[in-house]
Amino acid sequence: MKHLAIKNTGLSAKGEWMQQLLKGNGEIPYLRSKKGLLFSTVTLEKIIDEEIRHDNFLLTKDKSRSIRTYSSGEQRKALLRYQIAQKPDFLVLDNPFDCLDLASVRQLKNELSQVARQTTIVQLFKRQDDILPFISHALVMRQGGLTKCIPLADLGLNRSPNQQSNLNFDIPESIKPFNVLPQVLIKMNRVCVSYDNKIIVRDICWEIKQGEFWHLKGPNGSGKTTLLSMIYGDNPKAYGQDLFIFGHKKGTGESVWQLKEMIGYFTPSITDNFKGSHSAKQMIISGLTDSIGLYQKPSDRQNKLALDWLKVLAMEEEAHQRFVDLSQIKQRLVLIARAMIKHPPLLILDEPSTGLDDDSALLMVSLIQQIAQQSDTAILYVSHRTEQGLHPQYTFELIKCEAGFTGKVRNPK
Ligand SMILES: Nc1ncnc2c1ncn2[C@@H]1O[C@H](COP(=O)(O)OP(=O)(O)OP(=O)(O)O)[C@@H](O)[C@H]1O
Repeated sequence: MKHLAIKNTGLSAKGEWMQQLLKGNGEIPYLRSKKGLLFSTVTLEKIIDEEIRHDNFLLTKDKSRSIRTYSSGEQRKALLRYQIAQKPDFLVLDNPFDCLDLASVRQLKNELSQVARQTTIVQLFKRQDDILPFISHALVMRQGGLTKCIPLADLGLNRSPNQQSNLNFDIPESIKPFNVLPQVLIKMNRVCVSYDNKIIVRDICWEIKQGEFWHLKGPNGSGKTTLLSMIYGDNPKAYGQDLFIFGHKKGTGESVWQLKEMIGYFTPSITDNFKGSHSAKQMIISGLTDSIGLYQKPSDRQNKLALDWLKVLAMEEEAHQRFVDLSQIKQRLVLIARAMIKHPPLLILDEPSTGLDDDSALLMVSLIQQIAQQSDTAILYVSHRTEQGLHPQYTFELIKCEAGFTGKVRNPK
């Protein structure tokens, strides 16, 4: 059986090419008249929508709990198990390892090796390391959607990604510095969270000080998003705990919105919130007002600041291009610049490199490293992947304990 890889440089999971392939009318000759299933975020979103609209719980055994309350890794594992049980003729996997912890990636690779004995696998990949070991051939997309099938070895992989990033300028200073803040920005003391009497995290003791660069990691479902939502969001579980944000006990003093003004935040899914016709430059300026777009004429100073950021991103020429028309990596760089333009005391980057290819991830890593080196902003970076070239000072790792997960501070190697 021939299993295929396709380097995914913009092939839309919702697009016509994919829809025809799944129906058995596609361009791959031996998959014609066969029925396929697509494992992707798009499918997950459809299933979640179906659950909301029709109470149809496809992925969860327990009807009292929505798939929406599962962690992102748990959702993806549930979807794959469900699809494998359908026994499709072929399975298209769109970046299957995004959001999965390392142990789950290993386990999934083993499971997929078993599945591949009876089912053809078509893997859309962005990262070379993700290619499944049993994949023998690659499909090369040509203009007009025509495809050519070649042995994987001829795809020109194993070339290390472009080591040279073209970020050559220092990041600009902020216009207006923040008021004096305590040295310890975030303080958690024996923080515990449970849902339905099930302990998720316990005895979390953690301090993030000004200017520090942290990597938060832990297996799927270990509570990373939960901890972030206690800092940045309005998770009611945060109240009444020994949790201080910028010197205030959470739930007293500053409102969630006031706190958000002091925190820069980026996660890839927020890109979908920005659908207007704003330019790249306007998007960056909107970080000064925390608005989704820009609704007031910017001052000369604000314009200059945004242009300086675009220079850092090597995107001066795209200043007036519509944000929505930019490439995926350029949209992400712009949104990180937008989150950073005020030099907030804390910048949260939640799985920022999900779905990027190797070269794009390297570019993003260069920007994050530059922010870490050239600003006093503390960075909280959450990811399962260890990115080449990224050097957080500390790691806060969630590890399994007898009930739930607890945290351990690990200093760099
Ligand atoms: N509202 C809820 N009700 C019940 N359980 C919940 C709820 N919200 C989260 N959980 C559970 O809490 C645990 C921690 O979830 P969280 O999203 O914080 O994990 P995570 O470390 O971010 O995972 P991932 O790496 O997969 O994104 C998971 O087991 C999740 O299923």
